[in-house]
Amino acid sequence: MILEVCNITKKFGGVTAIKDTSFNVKSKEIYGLIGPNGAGKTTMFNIITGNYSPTEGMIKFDGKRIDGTKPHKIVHKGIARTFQNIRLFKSMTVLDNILIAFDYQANYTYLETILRFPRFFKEEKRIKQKSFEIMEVLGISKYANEQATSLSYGNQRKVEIARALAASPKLLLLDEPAAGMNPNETQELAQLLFDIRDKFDITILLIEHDMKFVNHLCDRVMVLDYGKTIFEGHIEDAIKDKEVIKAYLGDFKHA
Ligand SMILES: Nc1ncnc2c1ncn2[C@@H]1O[C@H](COP(=O)(O)OP(=O)(O)OP(=O)(O)O)[C@@H](O)[C@H]1O
Repeated sequence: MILEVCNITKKFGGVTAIKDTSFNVKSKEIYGLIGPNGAGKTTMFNIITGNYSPTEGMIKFDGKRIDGTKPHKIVHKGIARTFQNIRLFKSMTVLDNILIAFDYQANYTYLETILRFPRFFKEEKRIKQKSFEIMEVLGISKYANEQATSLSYGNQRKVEIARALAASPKLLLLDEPAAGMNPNETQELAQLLFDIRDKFDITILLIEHDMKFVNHLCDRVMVLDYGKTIFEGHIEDAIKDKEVIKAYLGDFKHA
């Protein structure tokens, strides 16, 4: 297991956002976190990425405990994420948006940057090459020099994924990656996520409301409702589960 979420509870004052929730994600799996609005999905992401500490429970990544670790250290350990709302630098080009995502892991010191030592230029070249490799896989290299916000919504989401991939993660967390996309873009994104998983050898954990997308993409899912796990297992069993249908799916069969 690459990620082990063990008996997590998270309270905000009087609100219990997550109640004693556990699940495991296997290496190279595409795992879905689903459930109605306010179920606790984003809170779970924020705990895994170190933005929140759990009130109770523990998280293991690659066999080691990470709960309570600072977010930047968790990125270094190999977990990167995207957000529900697109968070790009609006006035920058697509390439620059990706280049700055590399900055923290660059292999040179501040002094070397100022003095422009050879290692600085070598590292800059490596980072630029890697950025183009990522853009190539995502099909956005042709937009490298365009302002990020001039791109279509679907392509802006790809730039966000590219920024997360710049951290060379082992585990990629995607918060509603298909939100706001049309059916063609959603279908294309699903194929892209399979490609990303295979080409970059990573595991994907995603939050998504588009059940057709989840059904196509995810091996297993966890369904949260009011912070409690109501289902964990294979997607084909989830969509037949009475409690899941009642709490969340409604008429998914018509989707
Ligand atoms: N920082 C916070 N302070 C107080 N309450 C919070 C905080 N973050 C989340 N909550 C509460 O925790 C519960 C779970 O919220 P969360 O955003 O995790 O749900 P979600 O499943 O991601 O919902 P959505 O699908 O709408 O994004 C909600 O009741 C929310 O109001």
